[in-house]
Amino acid sequence: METLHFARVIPCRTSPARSVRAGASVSGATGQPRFFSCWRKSAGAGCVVSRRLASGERDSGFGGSLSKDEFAVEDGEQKSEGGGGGGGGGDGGLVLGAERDASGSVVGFNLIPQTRPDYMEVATAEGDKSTDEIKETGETEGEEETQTKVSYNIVFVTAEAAPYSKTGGLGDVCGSLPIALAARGHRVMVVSPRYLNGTVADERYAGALDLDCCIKIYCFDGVQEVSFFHEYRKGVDWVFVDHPAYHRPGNPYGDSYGAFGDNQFRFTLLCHAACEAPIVLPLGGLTYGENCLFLVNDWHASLVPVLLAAKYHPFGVYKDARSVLIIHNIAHQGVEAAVTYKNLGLPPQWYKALEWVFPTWARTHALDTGEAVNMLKGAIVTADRILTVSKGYSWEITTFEGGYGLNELLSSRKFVLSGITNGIDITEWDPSTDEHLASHYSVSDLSGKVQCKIALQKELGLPILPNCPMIGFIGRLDYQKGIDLIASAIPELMEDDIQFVMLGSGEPRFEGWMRVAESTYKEKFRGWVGFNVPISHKITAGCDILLMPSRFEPCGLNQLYAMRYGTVPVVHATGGLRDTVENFNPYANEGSGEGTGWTFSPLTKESMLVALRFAIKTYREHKTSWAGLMKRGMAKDFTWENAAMQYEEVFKWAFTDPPYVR
Ligand SMILES: Nc1ncnc2c1ncn2[C@@H]1O[C@H](COP(=O)(O)OP(=O)(O)O[C@H]2O[C@H](CO)[C@@H](O)[C@H](O)[C@H]2O)[C@@H](O)[C@H]1O
Repeated sequence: METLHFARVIPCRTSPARSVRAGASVSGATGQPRFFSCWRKSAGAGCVVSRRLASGERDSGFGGSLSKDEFAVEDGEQKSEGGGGGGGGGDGGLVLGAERDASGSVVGFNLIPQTRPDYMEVATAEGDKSTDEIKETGETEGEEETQTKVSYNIVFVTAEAAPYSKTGGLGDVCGSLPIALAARGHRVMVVSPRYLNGTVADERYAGALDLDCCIKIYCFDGVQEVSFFHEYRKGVDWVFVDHPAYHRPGNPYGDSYGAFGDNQFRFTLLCHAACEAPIVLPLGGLTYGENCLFLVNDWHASLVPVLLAAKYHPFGVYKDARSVLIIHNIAHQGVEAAVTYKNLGLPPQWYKALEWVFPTWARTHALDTGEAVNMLKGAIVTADRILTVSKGYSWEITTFEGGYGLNELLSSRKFVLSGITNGIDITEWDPSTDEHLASHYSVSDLSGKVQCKIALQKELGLPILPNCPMIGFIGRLDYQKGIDLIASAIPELMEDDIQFVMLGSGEPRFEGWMRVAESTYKEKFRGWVGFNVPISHKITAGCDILLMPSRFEPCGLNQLYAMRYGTVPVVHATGGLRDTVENFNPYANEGSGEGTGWTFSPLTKESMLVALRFAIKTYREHKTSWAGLMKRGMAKDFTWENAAMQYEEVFKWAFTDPPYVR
């Protein structure tokens, strides 16, 4: 039978009542089914593609290719059925699709010939299935061989995605991994908030156009309207959820007064909107459909798998979707008072999924019952698979010390728990082309590195000493990063002829300490308080040693950047740091040495100082060994492509198993 690929729903009405989405949702307060809708903010020019459902049949959505006479196209008052001009069908037919501008962003919807933009050919070849099987032919010694590559419709949900928003490593990962997956033939959408803080940073969203599609979200005892902006860049659909709660001074999570008090509200909105996006947004003329794969990052996105199970599955929607929780940092779990559960837009009977009771010792007063809701826990008990950003960390979070209270729950799901080490963006972080550097260098010609050091010393007002060992630190000033350990070691370190440079922002007590240390050790110490990407590149290139005494580190990116820049890492042997930094052994390989840095343990000032002194001594006295350390680090393959291939394995497992929550 002739089949037709079509956008699942393209609602373009001013009135939500005219929208025809087949999926139903549930009002948080009442538990009553409610049909969600997406409507254009401006009236007119509306057209709706709807599929006629046989009674009792559920809409299979974009995930399947449907017979042409299973749906109708409405255009204004006119309605034409089947394969004619409206429905398209067969080669050269018409489908309802998006009109795009030069950047690939959607600017309107039109009936278009049944051909698609180039960028969609791979992802939707061989049928509009979320898990498309693309037949690739190749020849091996004269024989034709057919390989099958599976591609997925992937929806990242994240609080940060660089370059649009970034406060740390989460932004880096969600800015790069989607591009790597898209390059491997998957259709990839990233859903994150459209943060506007009234500064020049707002320009980062300049390329994202309003999709003119609003949805209503029922939560927090009211109805919230959110809309979507979209930019198609580097093969990825970047979708930004817009709501006044994302428009305020500060960073994505807080301002100088601390974390925003309504973060639970802000990220609840994100999760609801992200669940709607694959079925209401006709990106490139085609929705992602129901059979997609949600990659939910950290607690901010953790409501997504719970919503799929509690709000959508009961109405037959997203039955064949899968979700993978990616834990970048288990210390942040999105815990709020139990009474806030009713605000989340979930049916009351799902409370247990998020229920969290603090142990007696962690309660604040005698009447505190310790009852709370925990967003991350919700995802751990509902996601199909769980990933962390290194293998070491995936084990650590199942231990009492590393699990932050979730270790037993995670252990109970250890068969679906795995770790994949993050990659890095090797185009942004490349010492041979980096636009922020005074001089360029590479593994075959290291001479430019010392020029970067001199330039950094000049910029920071330090004495120009090309041979002086220079140690750097970059990162959030947080308990996790072991800043207190650095602070306790600085007086002893400053007795040596070294220079120490720190860049970071975060806890005011550490920011204050950095300022004091700078005025105490004027000739040797610089502490740059703030978030500054160009300076982070200059420190990574200009320093000889990068120090990372993290208490725990799920993966860590700075040690990867450092190795690529020939800067030798000295790290606490934990999580991803232990997985990625190989301890230096000068005697291995018949004296030519092995290893890319130093890993120390236990996490004490003494063992950190021992490792640092070894590094400083090697830098000063064993130039050949030092060059070997630099070159081995620079030669490491930390590309995202490598990581993306491992992610594909996990996707395959997720779809091989039945859905965890049916
Ligand atoms: N003041 C500043 N100015 C400029 N740039 C700054 C900066 N402070 C930090 N950065 C940048 O932010 C990123 C930090 O990444 P990390 O992976 O080291 O830490 P983070 O703890 O945020 O991420 C969490 O998620 C990531 C991603 O999975 C894990 O690698 C990590 O272990 C986990 O804690 C780096 O790109 C770094 O250069």
